[in-house]
Amino acid sequence: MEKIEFVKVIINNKSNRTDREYTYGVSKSLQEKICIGSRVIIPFGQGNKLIEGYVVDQVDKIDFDYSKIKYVKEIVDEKAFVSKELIDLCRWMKEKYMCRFIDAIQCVIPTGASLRSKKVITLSDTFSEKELSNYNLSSKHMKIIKLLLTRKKVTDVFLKNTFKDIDIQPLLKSLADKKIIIIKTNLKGDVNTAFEKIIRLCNTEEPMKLIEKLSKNAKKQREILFYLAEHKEVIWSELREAMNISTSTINILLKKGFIEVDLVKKRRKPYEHMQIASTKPLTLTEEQSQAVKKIVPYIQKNEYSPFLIHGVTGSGKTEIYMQLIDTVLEQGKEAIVLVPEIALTTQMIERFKGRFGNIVAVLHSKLSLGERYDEWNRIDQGEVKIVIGARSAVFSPFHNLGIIIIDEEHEYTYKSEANPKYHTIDVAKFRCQKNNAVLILGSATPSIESYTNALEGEYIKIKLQSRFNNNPMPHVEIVDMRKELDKGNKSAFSESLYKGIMNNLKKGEQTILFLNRRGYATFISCRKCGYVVKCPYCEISLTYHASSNKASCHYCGYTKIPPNICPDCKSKYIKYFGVGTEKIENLTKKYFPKVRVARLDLDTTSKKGAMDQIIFKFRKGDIDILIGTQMVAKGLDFPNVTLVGVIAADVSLNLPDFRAAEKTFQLITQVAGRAGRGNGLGRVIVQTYEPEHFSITSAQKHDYISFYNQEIMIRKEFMYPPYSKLINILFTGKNESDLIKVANNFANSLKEKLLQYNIKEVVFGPHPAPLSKIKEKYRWQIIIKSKPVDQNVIKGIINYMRLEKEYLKNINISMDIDPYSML
Ligand SMILES: Nc1ncnc2c1ncn2[C@@H]1O[C@H](COP(=O)(O)OP(=O)(O)OP(=O)(O)O)[C@@H](O)[C@H]1O
Ligand SMILES: [Zn+2]
Ligand SMILES: [Zn+2]
Repeated sequence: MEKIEFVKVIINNKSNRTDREYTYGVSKSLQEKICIGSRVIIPFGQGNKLIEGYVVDQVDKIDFDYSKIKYVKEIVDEKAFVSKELIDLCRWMKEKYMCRFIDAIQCVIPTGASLRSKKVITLSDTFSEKELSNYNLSSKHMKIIKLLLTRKKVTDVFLKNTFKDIDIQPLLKSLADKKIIIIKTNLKGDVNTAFEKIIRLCNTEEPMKLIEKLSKNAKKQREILFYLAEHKEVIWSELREAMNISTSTINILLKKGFIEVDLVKKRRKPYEHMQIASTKPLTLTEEQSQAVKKIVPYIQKNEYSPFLIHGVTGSGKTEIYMQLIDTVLEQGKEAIVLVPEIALTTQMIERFKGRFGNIVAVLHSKLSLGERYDEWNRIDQGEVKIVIGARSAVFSPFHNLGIIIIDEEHEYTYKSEANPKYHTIDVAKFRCQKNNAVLILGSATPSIESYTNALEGEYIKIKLQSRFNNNPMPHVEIVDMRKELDKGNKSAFSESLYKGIMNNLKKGEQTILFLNRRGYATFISCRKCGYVVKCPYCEISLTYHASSNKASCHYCGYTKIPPNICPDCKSKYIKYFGVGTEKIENLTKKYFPKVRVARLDLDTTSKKGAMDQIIFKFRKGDIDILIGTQMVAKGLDFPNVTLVGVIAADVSLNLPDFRAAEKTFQLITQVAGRAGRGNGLGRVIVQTYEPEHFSITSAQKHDYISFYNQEIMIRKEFMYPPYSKLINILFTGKNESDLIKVANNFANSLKEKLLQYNIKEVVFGPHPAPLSKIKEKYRWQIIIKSKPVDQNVIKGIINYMRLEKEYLKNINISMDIDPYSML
């Protein structure tokens, strides 16, 4: 193997100024082992503080003085921590999304794996307790020493937490100066490999002979030996549980030399205890079979090929995915399957574990750090072949990727809202290209962009027009809520919906009620003077939650008890307006007493496992009516649901967003698609104040094409994506006048520079963002709306501008390339 003498390293540090590749030398002893993707410890800065870094490149020569070069101190892991493919991906993300290199690297490593420096403090060898009095120490010093005498080793973090109001740094320094303690800086991650104790009999003698040696009274010990003789090796915690024994009993056996204890690496496996029946591939319908036949040759050809499967709700896309993966596995390759919502992972995991068993791993943010770390390792080590997960699972560290499947590809959750603001489809495309893999985008309601790409030939389009059982699509009725008002019905339930639910209950069939707004009332205001209760930190009205009797901010979490009297005019006419899911739950219970009702939204699913429990009960038939936000709207497969009610279709229609119509069409079509999947016919009732809107009327007819044709004309007319490219530059800071100054300067010099390239009239703003203040920080934005061909030039200029000037501190500038939401 060639020897690597110099490497380029990205350091793990969140500053813009250190966002560059630093060159380090590699000493002889490390040259064989180091490679791109290695995690290293390096001395950095003037003090040569040791920090973590990632090798992103290797070089033969350096163009500066050899004597000035610093050397890599240590390689952290046995193998490369990140593959070269993923390092290349990070480099591409940095360019594409204008983020820091390290931000991209954080995406491809498991959360909590980054090493941070921690100080470990021990007593020095020369220190003797007897001489303590000679040192002339304060009582605070003594506290630390006493702690060290009992605990031997502590970290600075531990000390800080123990002595909350004492500044420990100077104390530690003086103790170290006096050579009483030793301070070592260690780099440590937040998660560690878990170990577990394994117990087995010593091999030396036959088990029965061992047992004979025990005295008659040692009943427990005898039982343990019998148990071990039978089970060979057992995990300590399981043994303890199975036999109800104490550590001391085990220790006695250890001392006698009858048993031995081993530490083995433990993998924390989420969903391990889920009971899943195993399944065989289903006989495909004609349409499904056509789809599989079309794609399989591309998997075998080993060539990047992207597909858009446009299949109506209930057409059986999942079965197609699974049969495609069969081929991928035959090729010795691996598969990533992405779902847009954690609520959907359980159903997907059930289906995939049922079919593929133990080779399925799971990655999403509701797992513990340790579970995620272990799943990541199982993927990296090739212990599994399939990953099911949310957005971030697109970064799964497979080494021989054969397919990435993005289910419900139109979902906004595939766009990251945190830095780097990547889109999962872009990342998946990049990885599939590099791996000669197949990319599958599946949806009943493809995004306008994806469908346009398919029409233009970038994706191969596959259509599924009927449900797997040839069930008709559900019948959709639109209810004009203005007419309900005329009739004198002020309730959130139209007459039609009320009767529909009644009828369904009588038949013993299930109902889903959908409203994309959680809470009880969406704003609280004074009827006399119009005062609205708002979050003091965000420019947003507070939502009332009846179960806790609190008004809360859905952006920063601030809560308070709502006022009885208007703080402005002192009137008593404080009223609650706007209906949320919690209110619908209350009303449902009121109108339909004794009916089993449950609610699925962020508020009812914050506890681990709560979501699965609700879904499980509903599937089992223990719930008659399920009320929920978009969590219930997509992908879930409940055969006994025959009625879906959309409480207010206008919620998404009225958003200040060019995608409002698209979102509305998707939501209605998707939630309607939950009805009539089993034997019964499905029925959908959509309540709205805008019954003529084309997003609602096309959803009524299940007519995607008609929706697409109308929407794409509007996009063209107003130059919105896919006819243009957008960049949203967001400025945030606590001082609004500084913020405006910086944003204005930025916009002006951007306009000026773009003129040199003859790019005009593409910079809009700065103006306050629709959410103009969050968590005490003001938000202003510049929107750049350009021809697609110009975007790279514009990005180049912005990048240059960012490096050229030191902008005011305390003002953060963040880039969103191809933003999904402009809020
Ligand atoms: N060939 C088949 N034979 C029998 N049952 C099938 C077949 N294909 C699919 N199904 C069943 O049809 C139901 C719906 O399938 P699936 O959930 O994959 O639909 P989908 O296309 O993903 O719909 P949506 O877009 O609404 O999520 C599932 O219960 C599945 O088991
Ligand atoms: Zn008032
Ligand atoms: Zn707030």
